[in-house]
Amino acid sequence: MRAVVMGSGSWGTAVAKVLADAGNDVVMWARRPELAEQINTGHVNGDYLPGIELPQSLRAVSSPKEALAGRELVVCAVPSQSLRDNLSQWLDDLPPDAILLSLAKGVEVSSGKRMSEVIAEVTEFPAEQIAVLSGPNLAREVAQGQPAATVIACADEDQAKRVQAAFATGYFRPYTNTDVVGCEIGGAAKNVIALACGVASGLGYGENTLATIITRGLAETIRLGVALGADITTLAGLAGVGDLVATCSSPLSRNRTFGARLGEGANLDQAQAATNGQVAEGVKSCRSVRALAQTHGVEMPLTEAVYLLCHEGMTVQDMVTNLLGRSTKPEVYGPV
Ligand SMILES: NC(=O)C1=CN([C@@H]2O[C@H](COP(=O)(O)OP(=O)(O)OC[C@H]3O[C@@H](n4cnc5c(N)ncnc54)[C@H](O)[C@@H]3O)[C@@H](O)[C@H]2O)C=CC1
Ligand SMILES: O=C(CO)COP(=O)(O)O
Repeated sequence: MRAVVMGSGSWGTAVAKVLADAGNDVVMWARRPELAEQINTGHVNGDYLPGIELPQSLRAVSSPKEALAGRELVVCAVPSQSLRDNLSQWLDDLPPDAILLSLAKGVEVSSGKRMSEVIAEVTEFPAEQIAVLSGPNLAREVAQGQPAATVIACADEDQAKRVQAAFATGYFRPYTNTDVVGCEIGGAAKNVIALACGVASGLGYGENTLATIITRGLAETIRLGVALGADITTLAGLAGVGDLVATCSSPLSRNRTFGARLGEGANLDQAQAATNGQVAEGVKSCRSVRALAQTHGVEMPLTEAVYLLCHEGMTVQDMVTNLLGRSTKPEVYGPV
């Protein structure tokens, strides 16, 4: 396919490499001309993926109009809170028949909308032209060519298969799914849970604590997903359990790293600095995921705790005490 990756951060760059390795004609859009120049001449993105050699065929431009011209697949690789603004700026230049593929894992704070909903609202593209990619995909590992799998979700299965074919390489294995809601909720919620795992790790807690947070994090993610119409099997898959385990376990995760710094005693600004200017989506999405849960009457205690920690000044010690002090209950309750 003729593809463009709109955004040259760590995941956008890794995805552009996968698409180029898979034999597609790929161009990247970088906000800063000097980064586009570095990618074109040095075949490296030193700011986000230092030490990774990019394919010679991969070229970057800093004009959105030039980037989008004639592209069949438009990959949106910007943070979830800026996607609406970015899309508005690209709107006049989006090829009308293109598939728009979202990489962002978050829920918009201002509207409570998932990324596919934001794309539909801004572009007025039909559901069969809107897809999402989500799975256990730490950018650096994928860029190194380590084996990994992902999910391409689109309401139209044939369109999902087109995107799947474009992404399939010897090291990156895409699966299709028509459950867009499940994939998006899995991706957004796991960033919040990974932040909580980071806090536990920063406090010096071991594997029992982490396994408990991951498992109870999955339980609350399933409750929210099902309330929003997701298929529970999606959340048992790569975009649910898979991504949750990878992000909660890896020191490469920006969300986990952010939480770990808080657990070690850093304040919010110091924790932000530890992510090297890259986005830790859970910090903002804990607010919108919590709001979605409240709207749908879903209990999400870990998400609530992360929200209180990041936005209401709760201490990590009080966070732990409050979570463990909740009333006891059966393991399985609610709608599932
Ligand atoms: N890095 C990873 O391992 C993975 C990230 N993701 C998701 O992909 C999305 C993008 O993540 P990354 O590429 O890792 O982020 P990043 O922070 O590394 O890069 C973000 C990119 O968006 C660009 N951008 C354009 N407009 C922007 C604006 N108004 N504000 C901020 N940045 C703007 C930045 O210049 C930068 O190139 C996020 O939603 C993230 O959760 C998903 C899977 C893996
Ligand atoms: O989404 C990711 C892995 O699948 C990346 O997680 P972080 O944004 O926490 O680095």
